[in-house]
Formats: sequence, C-alpha cells, structure tokens
Amino acid sequence: MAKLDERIGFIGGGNMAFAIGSGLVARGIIKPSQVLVSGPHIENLEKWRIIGATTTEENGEVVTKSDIIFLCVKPHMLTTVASQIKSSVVATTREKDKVFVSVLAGVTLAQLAVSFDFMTTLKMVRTLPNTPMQVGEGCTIYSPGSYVTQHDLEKVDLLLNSLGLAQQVPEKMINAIGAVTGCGPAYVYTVIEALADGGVKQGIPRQMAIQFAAQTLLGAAKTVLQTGKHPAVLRDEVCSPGGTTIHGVHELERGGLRNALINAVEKATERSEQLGKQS
Ligand SMILES: NC(=O)C1=CN([C@@H]2O[C@H](COP(=O)(O)OP(=O)(O)OC[C@H]3O[C@@H](n4cnc5c(N)ncnc54)[C@H](O)[C@@H]3O)[C@@H](O)[C@H]2O)C=CC1
Ligand SMILES: O=C(O)[C@@H]1CCC=N1
Repeated sequence: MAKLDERIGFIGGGNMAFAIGSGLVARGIIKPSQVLVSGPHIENLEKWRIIGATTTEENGEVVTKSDIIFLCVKPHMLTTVASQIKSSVVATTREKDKVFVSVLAGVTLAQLAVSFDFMTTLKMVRTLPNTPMQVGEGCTIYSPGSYVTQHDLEKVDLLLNSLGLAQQVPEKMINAIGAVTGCGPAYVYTVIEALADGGVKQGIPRQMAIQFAAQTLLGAAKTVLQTGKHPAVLRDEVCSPGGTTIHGVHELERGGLRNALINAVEKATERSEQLGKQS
C-alpha cells in the first residue's frame, strides 16, 4: 500500500533523481506507476523503466502529469528547463496544487523565482538531498518558498523523511550544511576506500577490507547518533593508553585528515555560492 497518493515527477533523471525515485519505490512510499521522469535522451532512462517508472523526453509532460515535481538538472540548466516547461506550468499550476522541489546545489529561492518569473506564485521548496536516500539513509535539508502552504510542506517533509533524515533549516544555512551532507558521502567513500587500502596493504583481501571498513563507519555513525556522545569522547573510548589506536590517530593528525575535511567543507560551500551566481 503506497503511503503517498501524489504523482511524483522528476525533470532530469540522473544520479540524484534516481536515488530519490528508486528509494521511494523500494520502500513502498509510492508505486512505480506514480513516477514520471524526463530527460533529453530516453534511452538513458532505462534504469527508471526497469523499476517500473514511466519516462518521457518532454519536460512539460512531467509538469502536467505530476503533483510534486523534482527539478533535478544541473544548476546551469535551470534557465533552459524553466523556458522548456513555461507553457505547461502556466497552463496547469494555477488551478492545481502543484509543488516544485529543487535539488539544485547553490541555487537560491530568489534565483529560482527569477527563472520562473512567468509564474510568480509558484510553490517552490529548495532542498539539498544526498544520494544515500537510495538506501533510506539520506540526509536532506530544505527551505520553503513563500507560496508553499503548511499542507504542501507536510507532504514534502513526509516524502523526504521517508528516505532518512530531513529537516527544515533557514535558507542561508543550506550551502554550508549541504557541503557536509550533500557532498559528505563522497568524502566518506574516499575514507572507506582509503581504510580498505590500509587493510589491503596488511594483506586483507580487497572485498573483505571494503566490507569491514564500511561496516566500521556505519557502526561508528550509529554510535554517535544513538549515544549522543561527542565524537571525541567516543574516540577516547577506543584509544587505550599506549594501545594500537592512539598510534593510528597520531598518524591521521600528522597526515592532516581533520584539516583536509574542514577545508573540503569550506571549498564546497564556496563552490555552492559560485554555482548559484552562475545559474
Ligand atoms: N549527485 C548528488 O549527490 C547531489 C546532486 N544534487 C543536485 O542534483 C542535480 C543533478 O545532479 P546529478 O544527479 O548529480 O547529475 P546528473 O548528471 O546525474 O543528472 C542530471 C540529469 O539532467 C539531465 N538533463 C540535462 N539537460 C536536461 C534537460 N534540458 N531536461 C531534462 N533533463 C536534463 C541529464 O540527462 C542528467 O540525467 C544538480 O543540480 C545537483 O546540484 C544535490 C545534492 C546531491
Ligand atoms: O557535487 C555537486 O555539485 C552535488 C551537490 C552536492 C553533491 N553533489
């Protein structure tokens, strides 16, 4: 039994869209028949058809036939897409309660409003999701535009929260939080790979090393969330005086892991701001 009756549309069927769409279908939040996806080349949307979704090359069709419409193109495509869907938006959104959900990194609600200036009352929610939504462990932040009602927001919140954690935040925080949550999976995959490399260097078979490294990150993350303890306290619980771990931690500090992660978040935040200006 689907938990949401709304028809869900995706304009742009790439990685982020598929993480959301396939996650919703896999968890039974919606039925595949509720999903419509558009992209410029229908042959590239095969993975959507495999999960039972309908595909089209017409972005306007997604607007016309969906209730909640995810904008999932790259930021620089926003103006093009807005002009491609203009007539469908004008024809169908006035009388119907359609809600648009942008996942575009860096693009503000004000910039979205400029791109959709032909429909000044458009209901738009700006989000910054992440790809672990595909396995129901996503982390999404969102801010609603002026015309989004409480009822609309509850629907969008239900949908996003069904794939992990989703939380409303002041819009000015989205770029910085997104640099942690949206980009974070890429940093963490690098850490998993590197940790596994360490194991491989010590003679552990690659697949085994990856599985153990990933499970270790999962366990550590759950421990932080479930105990509520500061990560430094939990780290101290692992570091026996004169033991093995503190020798490893010393090497991480020497290698600048902490510094590198802080810099990564700073650079990604700055890049979000640049992307917004370019859209
Ligand atoms: N990949 C990620 O982890 C995250 C991505 N985002 C945002 O998601 C958006 C999409 O990023 P990805 O999925 O990573 O990129 P992607 O390249 O995988 O997907 C973009 C899709 O847009 C399609 N497209 C291009 N022009 C189009 C048009 N005129 N009409 C319809 N579709 C068109 C492309 O064919 C492609 O499938 C970006 O704005 C990005 O900032 C946000 C958070 C996380
Ligand atoms: O790299 C990007 O621009 C997108 C936004 C956050 C994660 N991926």
